[in-house]
Amino acid sequence: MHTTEKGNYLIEFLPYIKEFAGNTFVIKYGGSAMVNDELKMAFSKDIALLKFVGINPIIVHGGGNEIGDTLKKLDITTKFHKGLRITDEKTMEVVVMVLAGKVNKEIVLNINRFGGKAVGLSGVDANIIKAKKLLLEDVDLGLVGDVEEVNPDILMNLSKSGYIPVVSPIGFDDRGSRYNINADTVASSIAQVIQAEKLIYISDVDGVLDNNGKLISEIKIKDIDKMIDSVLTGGMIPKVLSAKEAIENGVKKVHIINGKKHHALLEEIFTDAGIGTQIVR
Ligand SMILES: NC(=[NH2+])NCCC[C@H](N)C(=O)O
Repeated sequence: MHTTEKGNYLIEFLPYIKEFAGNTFVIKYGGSAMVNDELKMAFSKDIALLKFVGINPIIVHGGGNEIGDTLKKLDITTKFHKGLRITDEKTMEVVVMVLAGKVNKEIVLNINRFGGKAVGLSGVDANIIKAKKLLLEDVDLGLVGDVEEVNPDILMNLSKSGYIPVVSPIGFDDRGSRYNINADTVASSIAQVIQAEKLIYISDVDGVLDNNGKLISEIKIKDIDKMIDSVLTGGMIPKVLSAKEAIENGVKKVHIINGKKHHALLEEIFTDAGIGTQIVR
């Protein structure tokens, strides 16, 4: 008997399904992976598939350009400091509306169209993300926060019961303030607290690229410090540093993949070579 080409390809999935069934993957979804309907559908199908093969995805999403677009429509002008939006009370209201309302519900709806049972939550729900104000020396960013404590109970309960939690990166504090938090940071914090098998960043680039623009398929955390400023630049530095922190704190592997490529998530997870960069101990 001869194996068909497709059969040959599909059977490569088997060891990974076996290895990962029952594991939790925290997936940061945002940016370019959200720019058009086709990409949104591809992502939603991938997530539904993961759940059907026994993997428990927990999604943390960003806002894409939606927050900026809505602020513009409402004629609210905001200032930026090093890429971070200075967020007053009025701006924060819009952030909550857009993230926990529009963006979150759309992701949930899309996943459910393909047979998933996604449930949308913000970090305020069931006290998932206790936050503190992000303090910078030179500027007051207002309601921009950092994670203080993660309470993953509801996420674990939902996952166990067959649901797919979709979390907006909004935190709360004891004084009743809400904070806008970087979605990469929230994903990493959740992954650490639940000791996730994988933390997956869906980004705008193929992964970590070397100085010739070639993809680096694997990075060991001991090599990261010497790569900073030589190989790693710009927005990749905080991503890779948070990957390192996650692994030092018990997450097994971190992956950075390109959200613009349809089904990159499946290729990374279920093939030997993957398609992005994996960061390992
Ligand atoms: N970028 C890479 N080298 N990826 C390899 C992925 C291997 C395997 N599919 C995993 O998820 O663990």
